Amino acid sequence: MIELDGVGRSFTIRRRVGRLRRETRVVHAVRDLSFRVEPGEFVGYLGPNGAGKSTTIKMLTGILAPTSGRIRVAGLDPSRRRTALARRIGVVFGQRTTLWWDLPLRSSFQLIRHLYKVDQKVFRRRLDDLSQVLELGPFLDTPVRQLSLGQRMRGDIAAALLHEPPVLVLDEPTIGLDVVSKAAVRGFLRDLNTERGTTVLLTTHDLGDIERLCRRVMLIDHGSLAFDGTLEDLMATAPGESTIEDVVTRLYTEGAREAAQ
Ligand SMILES: Nc1ncnc2c1ncn2[C@@H]1O[C@H](COP(=O)(O)OP(=O)(O)OP(=O)(O)O)[C@@H](O)[C@H]1O
Repeated sequence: MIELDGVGRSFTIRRRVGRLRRETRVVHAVRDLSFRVEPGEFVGYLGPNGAGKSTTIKMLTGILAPTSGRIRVAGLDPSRRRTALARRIGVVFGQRTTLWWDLPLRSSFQLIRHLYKVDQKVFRRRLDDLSQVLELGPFLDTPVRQLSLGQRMRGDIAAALLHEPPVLVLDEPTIGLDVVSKAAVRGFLRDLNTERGTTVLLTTHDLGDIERLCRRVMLIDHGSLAFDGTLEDLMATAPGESTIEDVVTRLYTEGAREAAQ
């Protein structure tokens, strides 16, 4: 469902040094990244700040093109077939909304229905289902800017799923949510994966998300894959450490030490 083969992405940064000189620096955000995510998997994508997670997600959704390697998502090359891919993928960015700020949530959904050309009857049925499980009813007619973070996040998740994509990519979907909202979002995502078989790739700094949802964990560090395995395999990388926080802290610290050598 998601395939990356030797993918790299670099950025060239030019800055003025003094009055006459310009300095050019190349940042390798992602290097030689290869992995496959099979249909129906729920995969956590972890990594320290600046590791390359958002860059990967931007490439998977076609926002950025890779500078090397090959990507396929639902059979398509994301950067070349962005419009076709949009019909097969749902994307949620926890730190920003894809909804229309001044419109009621319901109107945002109507606009998305038009964009994805979802039949009116099908749309009504899906919106009813999503409203019920995500409990959107009480604020469907509220402008997005008046929603709380938890309400807005549930709205964003519904918006990403109105066209029933087989793949869902989530970038920090539980950031800033209270324990009750977090539990609601996690429960919804778990059911979506087990009942509908939606393939999910989840980026998060919240290790509770990983523990509760992900059967498989990939860890990226300095742009390269540093670990790929089950949660149990991850815990076994640091015998003696009792919590996932301890294990991940150790992996991040070792990665930083190796990079500095
Ligand atoms: N547009 C850009 N121009 C230059 N450098 C960039 C750009 N986007 C990302 N980078 C650099 O690429 C590296 C990876 O960044 P990225 O945003 O993918 O990390 P991340 O793992 O998502 O981090 P975080 O957890 O902090 O969100 C960083 O060194 C970052 O500064």
